Amino acid sequence: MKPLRIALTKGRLEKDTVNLLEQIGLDCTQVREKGRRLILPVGNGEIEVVLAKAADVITYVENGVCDLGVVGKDTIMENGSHFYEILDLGFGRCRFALACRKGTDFFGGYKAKTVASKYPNVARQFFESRAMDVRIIKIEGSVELAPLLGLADGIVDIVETGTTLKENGLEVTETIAGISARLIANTASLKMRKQEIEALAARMEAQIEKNREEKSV
Ligand SMILES: Nc1ncnc2c1ncn2[C@@H]1O[C@H](COP(=O)(O)OP(=O)(O)OP(=O)(O)O)[C@@H](O)[C@H]1O
Ligand SMILES: O=P(O)(O)OC[C@H]1O[C@H](OP(=O)(O)OP(=O)(O)O)[C@H](O)[C@@H]1O
Repeated sequence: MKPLRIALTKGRLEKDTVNLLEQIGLDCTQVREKGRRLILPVGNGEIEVVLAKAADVITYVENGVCDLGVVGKDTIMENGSHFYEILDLGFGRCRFALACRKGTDFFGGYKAKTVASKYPNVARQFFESRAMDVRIIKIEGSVELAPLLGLADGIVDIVETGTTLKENGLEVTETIAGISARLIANTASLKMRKQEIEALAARMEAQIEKNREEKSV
């Protein structure tokens, strides 16, 4: 039987994902000692981990070269979803927010507004839901710069602790949506390998619940 292939988002979500896999009893030694390798066996070789950039996790799962993926809800909201979202993993918690320079009134006045974001689709949908005609400019990172440099009236970005906003004289105007890491599945894999996938997801879900209970004690 081919191993079940899971694409993991490299970077911020990586550590919590590997911890969860280990907690459910899968040996992740090779992932921990990966060096520059990108495809690694976990457990007894029944699962294969693929390390990828967030948006690419979705591409690999949608195209069926990976059966499962671990990716932030932010990436799902920005890139659409031709796959099943099967579990909220509970880590990687942050939120999408509209933020502006401290003391400014984004919704006031009649002048058309400009917003910068690394997530233009999320930003567009937010303003469409408000029936507001807002110009969106795509920025690749450190989006907080855009209002400081006078390029935009506000930003739509991820806020976790709020430190980046605070240290740059910005503040949250409105929270748009909560974000956490999700387990996603390719639609065909979920039919063909239903038992394996559901068994793995159930083990993860039980562990997440256990972790939550231990945290609240
Ligand atoms: N403070 C945060 N900033 C950004 N993402 C966060 C934060 N906290 C949790 N996350 C989650 O972690 C995921 C991965 O973020 P990470 O910064 O590692 O990759 P990225 O957004 O692709 O950035 P880069 O292009 O710098 O690699 C995000 O998609 C999001 O779901
Ligand atoms: O609320 P905080 O805890 O300060 O975290 C939020 C910051 O972290 C992310 O940036 P990241 O470090 O991923 O860099 P980037 O801006 O280049 O994407 C995000 O885009 C914010 O800038």
